[in-house]
Parts: sequence; C-alpha cells; structure tokens
Amino acid sequence: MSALFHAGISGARGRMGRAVSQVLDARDDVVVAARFDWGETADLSLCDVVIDFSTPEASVALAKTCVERGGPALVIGSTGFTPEQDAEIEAAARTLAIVRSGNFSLGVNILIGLVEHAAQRLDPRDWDIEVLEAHHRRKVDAPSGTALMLGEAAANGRGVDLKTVRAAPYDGIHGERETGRIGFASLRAGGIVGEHTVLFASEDETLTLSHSAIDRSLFAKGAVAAAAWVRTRRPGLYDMQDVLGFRQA
Ligand SMILES: NC(=O)C1=CN([C@@H]2O[C@H](COP(=O)(O)OP(=O)(O)OC[C@H]3O[C@@H](n4cnc5c(N)ncnc54)[C@H](OP(=O)(O)O)[C@@H]3O)[C@@H](O)[C@H]2O)C=CC1
Ligand SMILES: O=C(O)C1=N[C@H](C(=O)O)C[C@H](O)C1
Repeated sequence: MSALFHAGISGARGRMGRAVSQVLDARDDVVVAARFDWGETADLSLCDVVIDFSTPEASVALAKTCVERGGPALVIGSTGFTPEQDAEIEAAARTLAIVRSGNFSLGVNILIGLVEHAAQRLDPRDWDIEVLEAHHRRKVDAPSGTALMLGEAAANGRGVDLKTVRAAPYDGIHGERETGRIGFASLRAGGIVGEHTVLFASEDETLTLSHSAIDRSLFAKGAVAAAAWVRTRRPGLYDMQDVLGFRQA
C-alpha cells in the first residue's frame, strides 16, 4: 500500500463510479474526499486525484476546471471522445498529470502489446485485421474505447495511422474488402461486461487474440492503481502502459 491520499469520484453513482467506490472503501490508504455526478459541485481542493468514469463532455469540463485551479491530478476512464475532445484532454495535460485509458485491466494492456507484435509480423497484403467487441445493452458508444486502442495497436504494428486505414462499417452492398484496412464490429446485448477480439485472417489461416472481462471491479482496481501512481507525477498525458511500467521513458 502507498502513503495515504485523498481521492474524488466523478460519475460516482454510475456503474463504474460505484465499482470504484467499493474498491476505495476497501483500502486503508485512501480517503474518499468527494463524490459527484452530473450537475453537482465538489470541493476539489480536498482531493489529490479524481477518478472519472462519466461522459466525454463531463471529463473535458472536469479537466478544464482542474487546469484552472491547478489540480488535482486526474484518472479518466470515460470513452467515446471526439477528436476535438481528445485535443482538449491533451491540452489539459500540458499543466495537469492525467492518466487516461479506455481500459484499466492488466489483460487488455498486455493484449495491446501482443496485437502490435502480431500486426508487425503479418503482411497486410495477405492478412486482414478486424476488431470485434461486445458489451452490455446500456453502453452508449461504439466502437468501445478498448476496441479503438486495439485498432491503434494494430495500426502501430503496421506503421500506419489508424485514421487513414479504418474501414467504414460494412452495411448493404459495401464492395470487396480493401487491402490494409482495419475494421471494427460491435455487439450490444444483456449484461456483457466487455469482450474484445482481434482477428487476423489470411486465405489459409486465422489468428485470434481475445480478452474477456468477468467483473467490472477489474477496471476499478486498475483505475485506483493509476490514481495512486499519477498523484505524484509531473504534468503529462499518461496511460496504463506507463502505470504498469510497460513503456520506459
Ligand atoms: N476505461 C475503462 O476501463 C472503462 C471505461 N468505461 C467508460 O466509463 C464511462 C462510464 O461508464 P458507466 O459507469 O458504465 O456509465 P454510467 O452511465 O453508469 O455512469 C456515468 C455516470 O456519470 C455521471 N455523469 C454524467 N455527467 C456528469 C458530469 N458532468 N459530472 C460528473 N458525473 C457525470 C452520470 O450521472 P447521471 O446519471 O446523473 O447523468 C452517471 O452517474 C463510459 O464512457 C464507459 O465507456 C466503463 C468501464 C471501464
Ligand atoms: O462501457 C463499458 O462498460 C466499458 N467501456 C470500456 C470501453 O469502451 O472499452 C471498457 C470496458 O470494455 C467496459
């Protein structure tokens, strides 16, 4: 356990906010100093770090508030950001320490490395890449933040920018699959916590790399580990690869 610190929870009454609350309450090195949701104010001066699972709009607003008042540090788990909102978070991280990730699980962050490794070695002229994800019926964004991170890992492995190779969703008469594209497919059903698969397919064989989340406390535990890590960091935009020590400076 690390030294005592004070944490706030943004999106506190949501599914993830409640999971984070449970994880924090079970630790004796953290005091929960603020819990807030849409339209509520909180005394951020009581917090060393805020853990935020809310919405992209709320995360951007919170980051701006933290910049204006010079802290606290942030852990952002919300997904579904537009490119403009991504840029707002990047700007905030010039003066604020922020860990942002579409997935705080250890398994997914290992999977990212495996996907990059495979994509680097499988010739795009022979191998297609598709990212598949399934989530609960209440999820509002697609593809999931994790699927996009996996797509980015695949694109990095190929040395290309995901923005330029992302396939449009297949629907109707969509024509033959274009070589080198990375596609995404999403399912929404029941209470599925989070399923992700990266499919590599050639004419002769397929390779599938998959992760299943069994309980969302998994994400909460990772976010709390990120909070303990980030509260003493210099300003910057970090992710779970940094927290886990997978990316050395
Ligand atoms: N990175 C990761 O590992 C994970 C990320 N997520 C992502 O986290 C986000 C939240 O997911 P989940 O908990 O399932 O969603 P929920 O809809 O259950 O919770 C979202 C919460 O955010 C609150 N909220 C909305 N606006 C604000 C605001 N301005 N300030 C503070 N709180 C606000 C909502 O309050 P109200 O209901 O009053 O509007 C609600 O309590 C999603 O983007 C999801 O994709 C989820 C799981 C893991
Ligand atoms: O909304 C969720 O539930 C989840 N969202 C994250 C995502 O968009 O990837 C992470 C996890 O899969 C659960």
